[in-house]
Amino acid sequence: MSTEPADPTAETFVFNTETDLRPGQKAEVLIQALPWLERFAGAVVVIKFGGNAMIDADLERAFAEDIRFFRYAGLKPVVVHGGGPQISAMLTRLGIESEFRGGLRVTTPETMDVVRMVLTGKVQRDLVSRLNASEPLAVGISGEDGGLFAARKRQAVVDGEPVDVGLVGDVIEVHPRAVQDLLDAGRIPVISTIAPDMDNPGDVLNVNADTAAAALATALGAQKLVVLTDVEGLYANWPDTSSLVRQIGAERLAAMLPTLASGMVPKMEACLRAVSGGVPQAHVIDGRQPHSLLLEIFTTEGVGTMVTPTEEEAA
Ligand SMILES: Nc1ncnc2c1ncn2[C@@H]1O[C@H](COP(=O)(O)OP(=O)(O)O)[C@@H](O)[C@H]1O
Ligand SMILES: CC(=O)N[C@@H](CCC(=O)OP(=O)(O)O)C(=O)O
Repeated sequence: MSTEPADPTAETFVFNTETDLRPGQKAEVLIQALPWLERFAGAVVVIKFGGNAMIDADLERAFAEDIRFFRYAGLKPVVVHGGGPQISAMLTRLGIESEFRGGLRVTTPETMDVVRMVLTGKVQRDLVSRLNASEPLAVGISGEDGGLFAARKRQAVVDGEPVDVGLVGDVIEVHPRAVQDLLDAGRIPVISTIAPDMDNPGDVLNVNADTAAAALATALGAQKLVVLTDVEGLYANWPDTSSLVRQIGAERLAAMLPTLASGMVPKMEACLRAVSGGVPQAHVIDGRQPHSLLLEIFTTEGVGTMVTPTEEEAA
């Protein structure tokens, strides 16, 4: 069966009473979006794209549509992309072993070369080309371009013990001018998260994309940070999927952080960092659901987990 929307102007168009919305219902859906269109007109929204959604062509197409929708609805989307699965696949092809500690890839100089090639040379190129399929508004840059990020080696802590994760960086400074220039020109910035090492000029560090997205959202004064992943959101009792947390304030999240497992750690740390840095709302949503991004921004219910600075605001 075709997934193309029916063309009501086509001679063969037949109204399907079971699946098609009636005109009144269609109008209602559009009108429901009005308060959100008003609220977010001109707002910068930083979107972290990664996980499973990035390795499924249909989901990537739906993501590209949502980003274009935002752009034409008057928002200013900024895309920060991941690519962990693609990096791992390339390392395997090259016969290089890699492991994660506390949700971060242990990065040797050899691994760093592969991370840089895959993120900026492949994943970003593919995403920019997908976003530009209908109109060439997307421009890809890396954290190295225009001095966007300056990072410092990160000391990870796993089970209370310090762990050396190698060339992994934490963003210390953001100089968002390059991104701002693109936004001012009506473009859609697409950013890969390689950052210059501020202590060792000429070297670069591997920055987790969730962490980098949070730092950028804060520096840009974004209205929202939205992190797409491969689960519905944050579960209070992982892996019990009936324990989805719909809303949480920063204090409660900070208390929950030490109990979280691997991949969720950088994501929830990122949300915490964003709301602590002045971003009013940060969200973790299900990138496996087509158009979850659109539903998060333009519906009253939203989707996934919303993090706010205080519990009151989450009530
Ligand atoms: N409390 C939790 N709630 C939700 N997911 C969790 C939790 N703890 C660990 N996870 C794991 O975190 C994963 C998401 O992190 P990750 O695989 O790094 O995502 P991505 O590739 O989207 O960046 C989930 O698929 C799940 O396996
Ligand atoms: C330090 C660190 O772990 N860096 C990540 C960077 C890519 C990333 O964050 O990709 P996802 O968002 O798809 O996981 C890595 O090497 O996999």
